[in-house]
Amino acid sequence: MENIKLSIDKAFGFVSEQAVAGYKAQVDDANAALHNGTGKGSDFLGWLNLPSSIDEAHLQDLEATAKILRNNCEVVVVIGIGGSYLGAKAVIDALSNSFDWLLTERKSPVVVYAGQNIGEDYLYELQELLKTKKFGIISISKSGTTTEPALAFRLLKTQLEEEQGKAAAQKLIIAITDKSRGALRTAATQEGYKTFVIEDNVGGRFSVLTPVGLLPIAVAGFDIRKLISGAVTMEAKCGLETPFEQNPAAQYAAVRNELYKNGKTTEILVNFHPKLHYIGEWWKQLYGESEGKENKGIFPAAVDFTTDLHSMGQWIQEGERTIFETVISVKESNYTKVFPHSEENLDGLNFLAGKRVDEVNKMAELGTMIAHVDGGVPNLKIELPVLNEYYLGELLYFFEKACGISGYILGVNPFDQPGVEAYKKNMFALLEKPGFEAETKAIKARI
Ligand SMILES: O=P(O)(O)OC[C@H]1O[C@](O)(CO)[C@@H](O)[C@@H]1O
Repeated sequence: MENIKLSIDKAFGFVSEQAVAGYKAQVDDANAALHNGTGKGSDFLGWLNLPSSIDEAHLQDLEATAKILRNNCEVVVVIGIGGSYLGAKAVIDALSNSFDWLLTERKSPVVVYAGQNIGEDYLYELQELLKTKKFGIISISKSGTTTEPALAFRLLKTQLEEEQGKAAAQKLIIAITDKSRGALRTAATQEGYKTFVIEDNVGGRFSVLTPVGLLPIAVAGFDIRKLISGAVTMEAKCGLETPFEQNPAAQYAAVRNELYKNGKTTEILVNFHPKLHYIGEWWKQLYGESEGKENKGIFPAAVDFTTDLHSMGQWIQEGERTIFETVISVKESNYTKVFPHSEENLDGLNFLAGKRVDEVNKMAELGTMIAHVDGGVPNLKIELPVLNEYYLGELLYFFEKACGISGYILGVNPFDQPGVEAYKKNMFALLEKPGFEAETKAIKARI
């Protein structure tokens, strides 16, 4: 069976193969530190052997819970922010019909999201829409105290209870949170919601293969067993037993650190498949929160090609030469669409007649890679044989493992995110949250 494949040869005009190979000892140490729990943040390594440790009872519980929501809801609102929604959205978007919400003959509820912003219009419009739908809620927050999802949950819980009555609403709300701490846990215990636990040792951005990602993905009708099976394969392929040269996570971590050392301070994750947009968003959080600290770290950006070649393409081709690209390429489309011949040939496109649309896309991909490398942008490539649950599982785990190794090579703790607190403190001070009196006074004096 094929696996996802990493190619790094198009970086070698910019950094030497020898220099990348020179990371072997460092990478092996980093990988060993992860597996032995001897590195920074070692109390957050629950994701490391997670795929292979998921048991049948847990899967059945997830599937049975998903079935209840699938049978009773037209819409399921996933409430969460950052790692508490991005993984689910990334996988669901990657696997769904591009026009999912317009499909009339539905087998699965429409999954929508809330708590990932504080948009008043967004929440108003969502609640108006939900007045006409049978809906359920999956409320996800590891801390159980994050403002954005807590705010959305209060609004939607109230709406569901008012529309359905408290007893019916209780059966349509699932909480995924800490086993004992936080306001969401308190509410779940008090109201009697079905809950799933996010273990202490799994950080939000590494939680896609916990119920945080798995339950919404199962609700959307996708096969979480195949997703996990792909992740299990990658867990083995990126494990300690695989030598540096054959370990894709080790190779990716090494080459991106060497590029960074040589002034490539921004990595752009590129896709040529519109369904992968949110894989880019998930990846940005994974690498941004893990590596961006102590005044260092590659800045993670993402683009959708060919769309963004007509907006960001100019900058990438000729702007500051501090970037490199990592292209996610999908080898085989799931469907076939052949470009037709036209007698009039008014658009001059008969040279494409008989070709598949994907062939045009692949030539755009190849042409872009050559142009960008010529323009001074190193290119890495990750190829998925096809877009399905299994290869997405491989991809997610590959990125997680590489992130842990890469963060250790950089010398940071890849598993904390102290910098995220600064805005929260100011927001609470400005909103005059009880307990923030001194901060309120101080910040008000500055504005
Ligand atoms: O699941 P929680 O605790 O609501 O946190 C959501 C997100 O917020 C952060 O803690 C940052 O504020 C992320 O690390 C996390 O994914």
